[in-house]
Amino acid sequence: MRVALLQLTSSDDPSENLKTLEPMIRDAAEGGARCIFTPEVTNCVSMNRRRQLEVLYEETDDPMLRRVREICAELRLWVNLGSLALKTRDPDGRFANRSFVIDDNGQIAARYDKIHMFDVEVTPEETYRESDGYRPGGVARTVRGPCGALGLSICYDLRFPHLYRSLAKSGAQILSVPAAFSPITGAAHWEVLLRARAIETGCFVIAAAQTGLHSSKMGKSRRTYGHSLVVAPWGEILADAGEEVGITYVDIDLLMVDKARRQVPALGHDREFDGP
Ligand SMILES: O=C(O)CNC(=O)[C@H](CS)NC(=O)CCC(=O)C(=O)O
Repeated sequence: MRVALLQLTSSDDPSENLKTLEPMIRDAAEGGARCIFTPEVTNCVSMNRRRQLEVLYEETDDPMLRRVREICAELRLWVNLGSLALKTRDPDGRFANRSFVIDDNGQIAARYDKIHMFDVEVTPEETYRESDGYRPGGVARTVRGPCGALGLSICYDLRFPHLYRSLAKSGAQILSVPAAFSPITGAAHWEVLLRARAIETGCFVIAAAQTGLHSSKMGKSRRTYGHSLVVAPWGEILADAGEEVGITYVDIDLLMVDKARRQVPALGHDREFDGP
């Protein structure tokens, strides 16, 4: 089963981002991908709430979601939109950071709202308060797709291993980790955390990432780490997209999941314990 990861440099202009996305999805389908993965906030990279209020939509009206659903039905393929930033009816006006799995009929097979919020001071100059702008979710989600059972997560979730263990125990064979990682934490932690999640769970890890310098019409521009990665269940890196925008193809063989789990069946060896 061939999958494709799209590595993007989304701006804070959703209509421009859709213009970039559509031909890339068509190219990836042309290249044989049956399932396509896009990064976190594919529709809009912005840390400016005023800008987001201007350009974002609720789920029911979002043009990127609507268009990608049409393309999925037309080309008979699945897309995991890593996430969309969306308006919600939340009383405090916060957005949702929501991942979608769209099936080959254009139907929404699953949605997942990012659970863990990136409220982190990476350096004094680079601080994030994601929970100011986004309402965290509280429900984990695994969904059956064409390339096996897919466990959903987003970016900073990567640092909470119990989420992935629970996805794997609920049947996930592939873990999706769409991201917009910061360059500093990315260089230090991205690869080792993704490989650890794969090894611990015996799952493939598919991590489509934002990359480079994101231009913005309002507010300050932002840099992300790139290096979209696919990791096999035994821990080998099958693909690394580097820092360029583009499409990365990987052929997934689910027998590798069974093989890794037979060799080291740790996923079935959890024990209850007291303390500490
Ligand atoms: O705000 C948006 O537009 C979309 N959300 C993000 O980009 C989020 C919150 S700022 N980024 C991360 O979670 C990076 C995590 C990270 O870099 C780490 O865990 O080290």
